[in-house]
Amino acid sequence: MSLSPTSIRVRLSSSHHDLTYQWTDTELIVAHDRKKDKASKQVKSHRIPHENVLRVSYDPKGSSLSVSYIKPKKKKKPASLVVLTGAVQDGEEKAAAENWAETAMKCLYDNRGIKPARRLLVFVNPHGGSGRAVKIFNKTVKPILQAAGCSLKVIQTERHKHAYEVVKAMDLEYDAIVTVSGDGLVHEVLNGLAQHAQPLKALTTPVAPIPAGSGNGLSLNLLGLDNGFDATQAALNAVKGRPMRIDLFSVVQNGKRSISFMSQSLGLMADLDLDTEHLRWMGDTRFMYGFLRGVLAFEACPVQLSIKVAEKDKDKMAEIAHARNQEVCVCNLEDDKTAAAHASLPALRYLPDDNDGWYTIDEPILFVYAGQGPYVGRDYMAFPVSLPDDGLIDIAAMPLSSRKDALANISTAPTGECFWFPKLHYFKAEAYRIKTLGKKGNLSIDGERFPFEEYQVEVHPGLGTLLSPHGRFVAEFKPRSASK
Ligand SMILES: Nc1ncnc2c1ncn2[C@@H]1O[C@H](COP(=O)(O)OP(=O)(O)OP(=O)(O)O)[C@@H](O)[C@H]1O
Repeated sequence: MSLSPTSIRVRLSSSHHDLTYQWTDTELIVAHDRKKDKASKQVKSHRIPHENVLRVSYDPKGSSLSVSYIKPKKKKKPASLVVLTGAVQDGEEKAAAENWAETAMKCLYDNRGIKPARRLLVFVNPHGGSGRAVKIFNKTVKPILQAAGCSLKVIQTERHKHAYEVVKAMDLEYDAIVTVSGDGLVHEVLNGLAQHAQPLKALTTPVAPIPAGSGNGLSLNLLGLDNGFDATQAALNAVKGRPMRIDLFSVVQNGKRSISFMSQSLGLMADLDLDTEHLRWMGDTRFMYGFLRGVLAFEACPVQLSIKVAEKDKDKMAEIAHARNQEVCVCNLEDDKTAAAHASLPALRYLPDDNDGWYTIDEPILFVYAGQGPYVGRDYMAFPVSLPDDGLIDIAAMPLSSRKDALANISTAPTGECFWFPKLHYFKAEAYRIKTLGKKGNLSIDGERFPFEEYQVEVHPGLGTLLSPHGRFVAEFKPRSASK
């Protein structure tokens, strides 16, 4: 699709200086024409990738052209919202401006399979992380969603499970659900969707997290380490991210089934999260504090882990993940919605006494960490070979060998190299089961506290939907063959 004319000149309403927009196949070039004095003429230009342009609109009444975009971050300057409104001066350009704006919007949205001006249901948890969610939403996120023309239904959560209750009973009319909090609120929303009267259809509603919690694991996995804690980039994802199906996990405990999207942890890795809740003010530093405390205590986690193993060769897993990460997984949501209209949740395939083909670890364990998405926190790439839709759950189990091993393992956690630690058991599995061997312990599911009692997990391929700018999890991790 060509944009004709490719450049439009406007006089900005805010500063009365002129500006020229130029459209290329990949960028919008914004050239500010500032005349400092009659003799000198300075032209300053910004190159904005199409992915960052939120909206282009023309109002024929005032001949006014509005353009909004996220100015990419530069050195120490963070990414920021820019909204420019100006009057088209030239008569010929006036006639072409409306067409220009329409065609630009088609390039930005329709041609990429993205719906413009999404209808968004937004949950803001005032208690997420260090309590800054409301401020982050009002100052950073809301202006971006509004500049993109999105319609918003905003709910400030009043209690635990508030978002769950709303989602469970909602009309399936939203293009996405935005959570301004941490991973716990995403957990609630996905469980609400799973308990909806039309669960499969409900689970085609994509979720877009805005990082305002402590760990923000999901946001890190969708946006990468550089942008995972950046609310501006996360808001851009809510506007322009594309739907990506992800595996979800059924956790069955005491006959009750719940949904997990990210992780289940026991032993040291659960203690460092759940036993440091009172230190929320520390941000994600509380996890490192909790880890060191756990290493000092160095206690066995009283559980037995049994796994329906799909793969245990670490090199093979790394090769497959590396190859798959060159692809982009984007789905056609409309087809998925139609197919899912009246379907119920998938039936459970594994019974609690099913032992055929299961492998049991009997040695004392320091922690069990199971889940998907490379990052569980900024400093910990727990599942570097995880894929969004391989239909498998990654399981890491660290034996209770020595404090030195525990420290050596965690020292390489930020880059995911901990995966190669020879003593770390790592599996890809279709299901697993935990039997508790004592009464005292922590079980954390997606960062939420669950009873320390036996449970079983199985994977449902591609059951959930997220918005993603990249169509894959973002993490740098290479197989051994590529690292040499
Ligand atoms: N108004 C509220 N009052 C108390 N708790 C709430 C309220 N709204 C939501 N919650 C609960 O707050 C808990 C924490 O939320 P969340 O996990 O999103 O943030 P976090 O723990 O800081 O982040 P992360 O999981 O990334 O570390 C969730 O269990 C959620 O149900």
